[in-house]
This record gives sequence, structure tokens and C-alpha cells, in this order.
Amino acid sequence: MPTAGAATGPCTPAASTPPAARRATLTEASAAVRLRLQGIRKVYPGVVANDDIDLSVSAGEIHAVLGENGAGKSTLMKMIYGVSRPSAGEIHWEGRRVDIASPAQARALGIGMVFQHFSLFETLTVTENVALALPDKPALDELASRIEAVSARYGLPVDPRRHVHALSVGERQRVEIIRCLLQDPKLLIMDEPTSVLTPPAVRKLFDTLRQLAAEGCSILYISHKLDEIQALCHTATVLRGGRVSGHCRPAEETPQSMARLMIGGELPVCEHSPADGRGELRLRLAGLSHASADPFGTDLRDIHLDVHAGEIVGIAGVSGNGQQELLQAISGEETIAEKFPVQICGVEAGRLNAARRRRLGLCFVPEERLGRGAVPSMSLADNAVLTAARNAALVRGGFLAYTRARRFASECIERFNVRCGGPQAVARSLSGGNLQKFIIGREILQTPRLLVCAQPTWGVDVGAAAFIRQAIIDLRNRGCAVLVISEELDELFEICDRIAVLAKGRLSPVRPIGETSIEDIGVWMSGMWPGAEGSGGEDDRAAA
Ligand SMILES: Nc1ncnc2c1ncn2[C@@H]1O[C@H](COP(=O)(O)OP(=O)(O)OP(=O)(O)O)[C@@H](O)[C@H]1O
Repeated sequence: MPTAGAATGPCTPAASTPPAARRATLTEASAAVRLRLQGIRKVYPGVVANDDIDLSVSAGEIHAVLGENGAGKSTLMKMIYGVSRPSAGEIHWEGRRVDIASPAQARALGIGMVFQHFSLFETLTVTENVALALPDKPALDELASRIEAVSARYGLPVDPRRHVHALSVGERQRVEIIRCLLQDPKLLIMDEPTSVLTPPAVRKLFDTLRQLAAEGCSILYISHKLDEIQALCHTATVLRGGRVSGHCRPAEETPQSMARLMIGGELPVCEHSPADGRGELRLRLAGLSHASADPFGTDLRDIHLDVHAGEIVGIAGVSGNGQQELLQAISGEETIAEKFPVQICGVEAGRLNAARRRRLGLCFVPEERLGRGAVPSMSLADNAVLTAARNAALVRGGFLAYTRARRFASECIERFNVRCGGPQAVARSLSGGNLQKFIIGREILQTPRLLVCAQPTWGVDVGAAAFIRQAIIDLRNRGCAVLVISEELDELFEICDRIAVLAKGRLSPVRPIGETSIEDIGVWMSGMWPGAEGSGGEDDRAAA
């Protein structure tokens, strides 16, 4: 394990001169250290999550915190925001040693945090949601005016009177940011803020963050997307195995050099050759229409799609456009009224439950890992039994074979490099990315005939993402039919043979990946494809 003193230090100066404005910000920033962590350590039972961490952030500095899954990034942020307390070490805020006992105390100091998962009430308006977070509980009309003022000042358009359920994902994130900004933060912590945003929304968010930094706000930015860190962040601290493995200026690095700091080696590269022609039909959606069980969900409308053995078909689109409903309708978490609209491995399966569909050779990875993909309070071995009992022969004579379940979970942990305390570790003790690796591994090791995967590399570090993508490609090469639902266009273009877009509950035409472009698919994501409004299904039938 590297030591804290093994920091590589700032790298050689970049050949290109940084913009004058940014140089000014950084020069002023170095004069006023806002947050300083010294020797921070956090121990959970059996795990040293953070060890001897030093980190400083100045006024106006956008500082990235990088690291592999399980490196200790979220643990560190939670201590700064008062969600948990360090086991040892000191936190200094504006030159004074502080003990941050709660998020309320963090907010009182001027620390705001935008979490990866939104925490808004769908049935309330924007103003009502913001009011819940403010200590002084202002009158709603006055608050609505303040929201409008902040929204105009930082280019975060949102109507304070609208209900949250009617907002897009990007708008919801703006509400979260506005809620923080209304408390005049001096430090804003952002935990993977772009995972749910479209590329234009990411650009807009970066404009806002740069403006905030120019006004003196410090920003701690966690992300696995190295290109975004390069575009946005002035400085970075890299964690590995809970300790600091290096500091750098991202603009002076390459994604490869930053990845080396993170993983201590070279980034794996995916080997993807085109499919060797399609095999038998494994999934057919034949005019699938289904009303969402969620009152704020999206109904599926007349979806036609074929997926064959030996191919990977990608479904692009911003989540909230029917992605969850589609996965549930295919997996059997939601049965539908008719049998024929969902056909799995030649069987009309619309009315079959999830267990019976799995028996046909279907495995699936839902978007939400905790709750749907894994039961948080259960061990990894028990979570393996939940979906792999039959395919991995974890039941014998009607009884659970615990030794086999542990062995299967151990194989998953080893093959997919899941950092955890072993097969008995409870699911919720794993970092997000490590749990994702376990769930993907559990499904792939069952050698399914059809794999349906939502957001396979969501929250996963660059090295692990490449590994997972390669595992999916290898599965295809062994004859599995794969359907991947993802918001990451780069990812879909890297691994898929054909691609379509799901927007407003409708599916676009399906195109071979070589006959379309990221730009075209980006436009289709708003629902604007040739012959939209009802012709997507017919087109797909023609393409299939
Ligand atoms: N409540 C907890 N109980 C036990 N172990 C924990 C707990 N929270 C985190 N850990 C462990 O601490 C380590 C660091 O986890 P953390 O969530 O901080 O990583 P991370 O860098 O944010 O990872 P990711 O990129 O996957 O989100 C991991 O080994 C994790 O399993």
C-alpha cells in the first residue's frame, strides 16, 4: 500500500498557458486556505477507510478528489459535511480547528453538499422543497423571489412554483444546487454530479461552478470522469487504498497519467471487434405498451425491438424516459397484461414473474444497486443466492447450499476485483462502485442466454469500468444476447453493435453503431428522430 508521503507532487508545467482569469483565481486562492484536513483517519469495523489524509482547499479553488472505487472519497466528504466523525486527525476551517458534529453545523460554517442521489419530495413544489432545508423558514412568496434571483444570477433556470415530479433530472439537480446556494456556502461539495446529466447540462453546470469559484466559493468535486475533471478542476488529490497517493493539476495531466496515480498501473483497454453475425432471437419486444406503476413514471408506448445471440444492443437516453419501466417489463419485476409483447428465448413471457423469466436464461442488472440489485442488510453470499440460486446450483434437494453460495460469492469477488471484507460482508458496507462490480459479476457468472443491464458502469472507476465493459463483450462473444440501457453515450459506442434511443416512453429506430454518430444519438435523446411520433417501432422492425 502506498504511504501518504508517496505523493507524486505537482507535475511538470503544462505547455499551454492557463487563462489569465484562472491564474488570478488560483493565485488569490493560495493566500486563503479555507479548509485544511490534517492526518484524517476513519476506521469502520475491519476497514481503514481513510488513513493519514492531508488535504487543503483554498477560496476560489475547484479541487477534485479522485480514486478507485473504495478509495475512501465519500467517507472523507461525509466527515467534512458532518455526517460522520473522524477516528483521528484534525479539520481546520478558515484557520481554526473545528469539530463538525452534524450537517447542520457544517451548513452553519458555510459548507454545502449536493449528493449523488437527489433528496427532493416529488409532490412538493420547488419552493416548498427548498424551504424544508432552510433554518429560518421564510415566507414562501419571499423565498420564491430569492430562488428566482439565485437562478438568474447563476444561470440555473427553474420555476419555483413547479412540482418536482414535473421536472427533468437536470432541473432537479439545479434545485439541489440552488438550495445549497441560498445558504451562501463558502465550500460546495459535489459527489458525482454529472452522472445523470446530458452533455449540454454538464456544460451548463460547469459554467455555474466556474462562476461560483470566480466569486470565491471553494468546490470539492468527486468524479470518475477524468476528462471532466481536466476541463473543470484546478487541483486534485488522488486517493488509493484510503491514503493520499498523489496531488496534481489536472490540466497538466492526461487521463492516462491520472489513471496511473489512481490505480498504480496502466488503464486496461477494451478489445471490441464487431459481432460475428447474429445468432438466434433471444429477446423480442412486440409492440410493448405498459402504463408505469409509478404515478410520476413514464408509460411505455408501442416498443418493438429484437436482440439476438451474439450481439450487444444499446438503449441510450436520459433516465426518467421509461428506462426503469422498460427494465421492469423485461425482467418480470412488473408483469404485463398480455403474454406476447415480451418474448424471452422463444417463450411469450409477458405474464411470467421474474423468477420464471430467469429460468428461461435471463439475467439482469437493475439501475438501483441498493434495494433492487442487492438487499443492503444481507451478506454478499446471501445476495448471491437471491438471483443465482438456480443457475449456479446454490440449492440442493430444496435446501440452500451455504458453502456453495460462499464459494460463488468469493469467485465473484475475486474475478471482478470487488474490494470488501469477503463473502460475509453486508452489501451496504461496500462502496457504491464495489457493490456494482459484485452485482454485475453475480449476473455474468451465471452465463445467461440473455443479459439485460441498466447503467452497468454507473459510479464505477475508470479501470473497473473498462473491466466490466470487456466482461460484457466477452459474454457476447460466447453467444449471449445483451441489452444495455445506459446514459453514457461513449460507453454505448464503445461496446454496442446496434443502438436506439428511448425518449418519452418511445423507442427510436435501431441503427448499427457504424451507421450513426454520438451527435445524431444526442439529438434523438430529445425524442427528435426521423419519423418520430409512432414510426420508431416500424423502423426498428425494418432494421431488425
Ligand atoms: N458504513 C460503513 N461500514 C463499513 N465499511 C464502510 C462503510 N462505509 C464505507 N466503508 C468502507 O470504506 C471504504 C471506503 O469507502 P468509500 O465509500 O469512502 O469509497 P469511495 O472512494 O467513495 O468509493 P466509490 O467510488 O465506489 O463510491 C470501503 O472499503 C468501504 O467498504
